[in-house]
Amino acid sequence: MQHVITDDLEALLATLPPGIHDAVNRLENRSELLEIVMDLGRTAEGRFPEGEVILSTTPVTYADLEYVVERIGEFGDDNRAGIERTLHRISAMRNRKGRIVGLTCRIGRAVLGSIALIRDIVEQGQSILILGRPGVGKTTLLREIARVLADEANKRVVVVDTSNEIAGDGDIPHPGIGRARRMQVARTAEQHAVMIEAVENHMPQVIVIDEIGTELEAAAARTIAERGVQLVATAHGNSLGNLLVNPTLSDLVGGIQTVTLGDEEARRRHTQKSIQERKSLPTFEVVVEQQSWEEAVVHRDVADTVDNMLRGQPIVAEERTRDEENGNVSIRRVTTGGMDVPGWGNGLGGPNVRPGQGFTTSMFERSDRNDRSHSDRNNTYLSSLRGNVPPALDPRGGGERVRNRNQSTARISSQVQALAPTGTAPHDGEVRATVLTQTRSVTEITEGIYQASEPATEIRPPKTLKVYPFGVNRDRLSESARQLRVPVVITNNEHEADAVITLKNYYRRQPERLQQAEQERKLIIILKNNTIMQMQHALARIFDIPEVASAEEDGEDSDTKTSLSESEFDDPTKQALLETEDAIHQVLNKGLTTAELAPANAYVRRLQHQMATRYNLISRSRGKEPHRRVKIFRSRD
Ligand SMILES: Nc1ncnc2c1ncn2[C@@H]1O[C@H](COP(=O)(O)OP(=O)(O)OP(=O)(O)O)[C@@H](O)[C@H]1O
Repeated sequence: MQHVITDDLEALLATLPPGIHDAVNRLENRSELLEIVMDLGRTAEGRFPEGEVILSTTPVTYADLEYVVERIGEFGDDNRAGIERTLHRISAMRNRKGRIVGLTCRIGRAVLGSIALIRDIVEQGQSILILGRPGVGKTTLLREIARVLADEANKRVVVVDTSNEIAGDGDIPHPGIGRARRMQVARTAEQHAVMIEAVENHMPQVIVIDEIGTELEAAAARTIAERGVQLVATAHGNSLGNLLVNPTLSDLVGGIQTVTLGDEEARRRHTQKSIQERKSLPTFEVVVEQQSWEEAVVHRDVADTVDNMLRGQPIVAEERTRDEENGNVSIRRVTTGGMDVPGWGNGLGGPNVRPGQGFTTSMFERSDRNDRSHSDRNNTYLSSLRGNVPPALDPRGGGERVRNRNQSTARISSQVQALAPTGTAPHDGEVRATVLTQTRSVTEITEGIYQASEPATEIRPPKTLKVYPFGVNRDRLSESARQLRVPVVITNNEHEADAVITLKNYYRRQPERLQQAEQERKLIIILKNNTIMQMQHALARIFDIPEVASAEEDGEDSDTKTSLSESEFDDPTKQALLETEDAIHQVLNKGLTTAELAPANAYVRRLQHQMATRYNLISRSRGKEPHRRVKIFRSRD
């Protein structure tokens, strides 16, 4: 779709002194005008993307400034005012006594179609942070995102509109945001409170917000994202690298913490003893660095990118360009070498960026990697939503994994046999897709995925799968989804969830909440245990992702790969690695300082060391064969 632009330019021109108004009218390319600047004692100026033009022959006077002020709305505490039912923004500069001495009149536009560059990402339901220099078009993009999500994706969208810039001045929002609702903010300092209010009172599925700029706002953003609401926002900063070292906003992308390594470990890694690592899961899964109206650099997996930045490892991003002529969007993967994060000195020797230089797209070079891109993968997923049920869950083929609850009265145990590939009985640890029968015996419940619906025979997850964890570790679930890059949102609200994920042990007891979920016909995912591996198995099935392939595509070298395929490992190995994963979790999240694993053979020990390294933990082998075993330590011990 080509862009359709609404700019109500006349409404703004009508507020200007006649001389300046006429000068603008004489401009041929006024549809590209961005701002009109009026400073006391200087000639008025029109700003275009390419440069400025003079709009008056005589200097601007107090009377000229007052002429404008009388015709526009009131200035807020952010010194911005608007014109009712338009998107224009007039910002004032004042002298020390508060009198206005300069005005910047920005021409607001609703640009239908400007979303094209990132439409696929927006529709996937992940939280997106848009960065870019002032005036690059972030608000315009945000407005169009609000409209598309509300009108075309039929989502409940609430715009928290602090300066009335997204939806315009006046109490009736500009049609540029479509059916999205708008909450105004009385004082800029209250933005964070209105963000929370929006979630608590208006049940949004999406919150759109311009300019997250304070710690309180960053904290509110985290709260919103944790509640499973998609957040689309802008923030100050040009790039992910800049944001990461901004102490106020760094948490939006996971934050940085300093960890002290032991002497031996520091020597082994050839690093200083103090290293920086990511503090938490990013609030925003995706960062879009807007370069211009037609170009953006997209970081599809912020957590991964930040990890790589902090380790001084290469970063892969998508450079997206929209062809102005035909509207086609081209995507190419770009990569850069490691970097020192400015001001933090991560000690990992990232060579490419001088302190203070930041992370810019000019550092990107074309990547020669020809691995399957995320968009390819997403396309697979999207195409499955358009009609092709993922083979793993397609009742018509691939082992008939899901059945109509009514059609089957067989007990679970016999169904499971039927679902296994010919001649092989499923073994423990395998995630099976199955359905409950009305006559099921709860003692025979096995791990699996089923749709508690009738008479539906297909599992078709929505574009984003909202999952309510019941007895399942949220952090691990979120990490599992992140590693697989599947659009999973973890929600605290079981009623708005599409799926409930739980453990076999919980499921057996049939608590009320699970019964409720069944009545609400949700997708039920039953895991044998609380491990990332189990979660990934289940998610991979739902989203039709080949598990081993996904680790390879993510650029893991095969040495550090920990995703398992059934055929690759025999049972004892798998059990040993499950145990390792659990031990790592205990050390990382449960305050254990060391964990000693069961004795294992050299091959398994090697895999265990690799897993520990992957989580930045230290591991050592202890004892003599056949009792030789791996011990895992927290880095600082
Ligand atoms: N795709 C587009 N086509 C035409 N004009 C556009 C487009 N995107 C933005 N503009 C114009 O560019 C100017 C700046 O846009 P916008 O206000 O969205 O920038 P911004 O990045 O939000 O700026 P700031 O950070 O200062 O708030 C406006 O005049 C807007 O109308």
